[in-house]
Amino acid sequence: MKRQSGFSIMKRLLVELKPLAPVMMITITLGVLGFLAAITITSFSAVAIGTLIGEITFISFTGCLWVMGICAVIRGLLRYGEQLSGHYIAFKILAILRDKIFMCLRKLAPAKLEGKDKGDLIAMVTSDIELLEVFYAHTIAPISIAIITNTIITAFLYSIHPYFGLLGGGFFLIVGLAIPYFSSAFAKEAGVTYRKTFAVTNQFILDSLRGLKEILIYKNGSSRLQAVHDSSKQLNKSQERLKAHEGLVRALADLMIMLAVLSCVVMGAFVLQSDAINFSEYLLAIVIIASSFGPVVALSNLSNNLLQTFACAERLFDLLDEVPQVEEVAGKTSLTNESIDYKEVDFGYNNRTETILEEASITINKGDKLALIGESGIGKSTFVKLLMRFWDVKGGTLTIDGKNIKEVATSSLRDSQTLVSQETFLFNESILDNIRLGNPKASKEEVIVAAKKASIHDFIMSLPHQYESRVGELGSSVSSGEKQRIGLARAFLRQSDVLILDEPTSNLDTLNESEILKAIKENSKEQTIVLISHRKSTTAICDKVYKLENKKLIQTV
Ligand SMILES: Nc1ncnc2c1ncn2[C@@H]1O[C@H](COP(=O)(O)OP(=O)(O)OP(=O)(O)O)[C@@H](O)[C@H]1O
Repeated sequence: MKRQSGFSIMKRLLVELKPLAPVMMITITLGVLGFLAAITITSFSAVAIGTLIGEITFISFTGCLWVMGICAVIRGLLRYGEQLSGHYIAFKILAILRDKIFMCLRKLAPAKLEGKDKGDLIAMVTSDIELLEVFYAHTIAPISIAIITNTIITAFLYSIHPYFGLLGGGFFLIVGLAIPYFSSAFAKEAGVTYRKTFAVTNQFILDSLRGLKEILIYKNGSSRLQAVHDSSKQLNKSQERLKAHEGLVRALADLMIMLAVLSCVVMGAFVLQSDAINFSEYLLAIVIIASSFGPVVALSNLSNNLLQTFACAERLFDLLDEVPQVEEVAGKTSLTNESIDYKEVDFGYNNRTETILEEASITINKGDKLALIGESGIGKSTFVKLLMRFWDVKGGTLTIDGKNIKEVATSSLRDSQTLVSQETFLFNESILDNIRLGNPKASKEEVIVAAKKASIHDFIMSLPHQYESRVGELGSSVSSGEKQRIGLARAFLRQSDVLILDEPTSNLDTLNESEILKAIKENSKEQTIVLISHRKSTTAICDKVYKLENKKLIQTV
């Protein structure tokens, strides 16, 4: 994927900020006033000395103490207000972005998500988004605050003597602009590498946890552990580069501040000797220079975090820019599923040269019970993925009730189909909610009827909390057969026109299989069934059997 420039990433991040611009203005105003209050405190210590030596008369020594005290209280309040509004903006935007990412994942699913690392996606929706907080709470406001505050201070120094203004302005630019600019160009790659390594490590650990059983059985533990060590080492290495860079930036910024103060002392001494300023003004200029780097130091410190933030934002924007494999069709289409027609359909996956279907035709009428058999990997699941429009046909047409599937509203298509696959996924929620996934509006009574039809009611009643038992509490104690029956109860609850069964009993023994097939046969009399299976025993509930061979569908029964 084409790399986005730092500028275009920043521009897109700023666009997200638009709805919260007024709150941002408040944050910046509070920040500027807060820094000015802080600088006023130290400056008035110089003014106080000026009053003692008689050079300053517009205020008394006690007056100076009052000003300093009041500014100290105001500074605290302003800082609190700035942090509060800054973080309000940041977390509000993170919520908006999270929403966008989930919407995007929903659009990309399932075709575009098939090839993506799940660990990478988890890293994106959790830590990557979280890091954007750095940009919204600790970048935009500090940049604006530094520009405004340090311009005011430069102007004030200039009013004491132009040399102080030039000196202050020059060093502010070095610390706030030159150091972050050159250092970020230097370490940009390190930020991107760190985020990528972080995602890879995440994926690897997730994979290792998922495959724990296989690792143990095949005695793969020590080599896997070594691989985890290597992966963590890699991560540490890329973090070390970032930290080394951070240390260098801090050291450089500190060095520049010290040089600025030293230069002010030396240059000021010459100006003082020329009688262009008095001692109090000399002292005031030194105190102001020494105490006014706060806003610009914040800028040089953020360059490091910002690198990671931009790397995360780039990954997120890449995902948001991804075009779904199939465009969703909005609105509603009335479907009765009287007939489903594959007419000379061609299909192959984009990343494969081999095609799966070539001029394949078949008509499925309402109420048909159709079985699809064929060798493993021949394309049976692909055939039903086209019917569910996870992918679009490449040639020929696929129509439902005479309407091209590409023009059928996606939500109407989903409403009219139900899928029970090889392995039912159970969410870590109650059994009741897991079945209710088939029809979120169903009452508990309806769920129970569906569970009885799927012969899983008695099992559920034997659980400690019956329908309220959480899947997590049951651990791995739910067998494959029980899971499949819960999946079937979901499907019965849905009562859609078309029931797609992709090897629903392939993981089960013959007893479990016959029970499930019996339940399907008895409860799907009106429905169209498309059943994929390897086993002859499974296809027995169907009245038509098609074989997928040579990229075409051939009727065998
Ligand atoms: N998203 C994808 N991208 C690229 N190739 C894919 C994708 N999904 C499946 N394939 C490939 O397409 C071919 C057909 O796969 P499919 O799952 O449809 O076969 P199948 O007949 O259902 O297999 P099985 O009986 O083993 O489940 C296989 O070679 C598979 O590797």
